[in-house]
Amino acid sequence: MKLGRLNHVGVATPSIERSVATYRETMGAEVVRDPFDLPAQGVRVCFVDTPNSQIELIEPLGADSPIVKFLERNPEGGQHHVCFEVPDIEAAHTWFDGKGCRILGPTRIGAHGTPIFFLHPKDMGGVLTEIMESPKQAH
Ligand SMILES: CC[C@H](C(=O)O)C(=O)SCCNC(=O)CCNC(=O)[C@H](O)C(C)(C)COP(=O)(O)OP(=O)(O)OC[C@H]1O[C@@H](n2cnc3c(N)ncnc32)[C@H](O)[C@@H]1OP(=O)(O)O
Ligand SMILES: [Co+2]
Repeated sequence: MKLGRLNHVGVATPSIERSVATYRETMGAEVVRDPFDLPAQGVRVCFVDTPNSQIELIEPLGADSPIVKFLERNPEGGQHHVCFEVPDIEAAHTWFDGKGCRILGPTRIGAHGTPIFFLHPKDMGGVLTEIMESPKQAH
């Protein structure tokens, strides 16, 4: 399995609007894309571009959002997960399964429109880890 680039760092926030203001005013982020809802994943998402990766701001969408408990523990929000790209999500799934890592839920389409899955933080040194298939290169 070939580990690819760090695609994004997921940051949970109680307010995407407030976090965007911080990235604009304190961090000097120029291009902050419009937020969008991912109902199937229970989050509202806003990407902040950096030169070599992204910050993925995520806000709970619905009472059963997977980040509700995280925000109960961290009311101001905080670093939630990291996401690495792989060339082939199925091969990666087989790889991590073979390594005995707990894979959380089914492989599904993530915020970049490609298949993703999550690895349990307890199997990843305390870091919730998202594995994402790299977007296909436009020809
Ligand atoms: C997919 C769209 C988008 C994208 O990029 O495409 C996203 O990234 S959306 C991101 C939101 N979705 C998810 O996070 C889905 C996967 N997450 C889960 O299934 C849960 O959040 C889970 C299982 C990681 C945690 O569940 P819960 O919040 O209910 O907490 P638990 O009490 O079950 O936690 C067990 C144990 O893990 C520790 N924990 C929880 N969250 C994290 C975290 N983000 N980072 C590190 N550790 C975490 C928690 O403290 C518990 O540890 P313990 O020592 O037992 O207290
Ligand atoms: Co993510």
